[in-house]
Amino acid sequence: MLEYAIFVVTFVLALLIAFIYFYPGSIKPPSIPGLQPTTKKDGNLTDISRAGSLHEFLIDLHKTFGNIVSFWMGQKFVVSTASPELFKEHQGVFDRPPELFNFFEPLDGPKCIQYANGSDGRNRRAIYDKALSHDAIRKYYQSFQEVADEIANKWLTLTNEEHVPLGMYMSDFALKAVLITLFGKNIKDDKNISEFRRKYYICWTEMEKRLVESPDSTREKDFEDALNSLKKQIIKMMTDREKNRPNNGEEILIDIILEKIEDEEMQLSDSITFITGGFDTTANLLTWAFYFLASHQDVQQKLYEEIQSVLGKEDVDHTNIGELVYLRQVQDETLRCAVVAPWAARFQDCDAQLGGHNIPKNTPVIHALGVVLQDEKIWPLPNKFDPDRFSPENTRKRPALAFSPFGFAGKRICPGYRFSYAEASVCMVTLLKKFKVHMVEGQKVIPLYGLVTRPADEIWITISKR
Ligand code: HEM
Repeated sequence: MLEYAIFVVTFVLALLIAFIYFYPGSIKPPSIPGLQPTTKKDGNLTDISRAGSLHEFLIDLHKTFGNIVSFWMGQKFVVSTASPELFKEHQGVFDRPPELFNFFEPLDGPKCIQYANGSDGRNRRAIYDKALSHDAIRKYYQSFQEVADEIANKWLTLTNEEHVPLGMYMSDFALKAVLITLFGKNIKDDKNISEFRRKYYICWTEMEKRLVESPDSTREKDFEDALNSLKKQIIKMMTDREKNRPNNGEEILIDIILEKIEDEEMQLSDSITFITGGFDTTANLLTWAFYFLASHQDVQQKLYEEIQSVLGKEDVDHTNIGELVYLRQVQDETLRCAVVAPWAARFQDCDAQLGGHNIPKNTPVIHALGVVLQDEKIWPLPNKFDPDRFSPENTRKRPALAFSPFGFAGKRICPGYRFSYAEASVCMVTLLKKFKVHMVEGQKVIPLYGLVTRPADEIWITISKR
């Protein structure tokens, strides 16, 4: 009888140990509501893939389980937060969890600023932030204007009926703007710009796909070829700048990278990050902004009237941008409604508390920025494009962190946010002064939510001269 009892106890214990081993969900901190892993290897990756994207998965998860939820990315237990109050509790956290971003490592390399934590990350941010400070941005307006004028001149040659590929124009604008102002490279040849953009998209879409599935050999090869070609172009840009740096005291981002960072691999990685992080985000902000303006003629007209009354024939620059209040409302509502960058993340190397729950050390905590931007309790009818949500009066009624499209935590919010507003303002003002934009009828515009949100297909507009 005793042997039988020992056998039963041992058997039950063995079962328990096997269960704990094979199902990491069973050892998760019990107090955080959320999903058990569907499989041991992939956790909830299949659920994420089924939802379409991490952002859409998080929308459903938070709707079901509340503002703080948990799930499994592969074998990693992950927490996600989605309220201004929870964001506030995490406002001081700097370090970014490598697990959630290292699928991008083949693109920007393991030494890039995105994965730099602790004092290394803080020091590099302090160095680079100088190139994107309030003062630094002032000197970029002239270059933004030149690139925006190039588009305006091209649009002047088009007829009213011609279909214009909006995303392509906005990507070319944003890529040229970053290369000229931060890398001192004025690429006049549009073929080179299109080629750079094409290679970049091969790399980027491959990286986003790898979040949920491994590549086959053809995809692997296409990615490697595109990446090598991109790297070659960027290295050439860096060596050209090193050899031909103007001796007028001008110091732009690339000069700072070359001067202050000794490790060549790190120089390349950070250059890739600033180019890719800098152009695709603003390109999509602009694409979505013109899309909303083309499909809301009343908003476009109101914005045009503001531009006329504030600027008349003047260009926008650092002295008058603050007066274009409605322009900023349109940009902010675009960032909110299109959810241009849906999420950020942090982790702590010690046990911590969040929303009254224990968060074990090294647990990645997602900041579900996009879920909050579409929370109907904060933004009634969240899918409606309505720039008046950002009137000073309405803004005062909301908690500050309800609108955090550039992140909010640990003095590590997007370093390019001022750059982006300035660049987008110059482009929008220049084109809207000269043209009305209209949608080509019959398009179904579907957002693809990756690390950046883009339209699934090109958006086609027509333009008419004012
Ligand atoms: C619409 C425009 C943009 C949006 C919505 C956006 C959004 C973001 C977000 C959400 C983050 C993560 C912040 C966090 O972890 O808390 C980020 C990081 C970053 N962004 Fe942006 N961004 C934009 C434009 C730019 C531009 C124009 C640049 C460069 C010129 C840039 C460079 C970067 C870099 C380098 C990082 C990583 C910084 C670090 O690791 O410390 N971004 N951005």
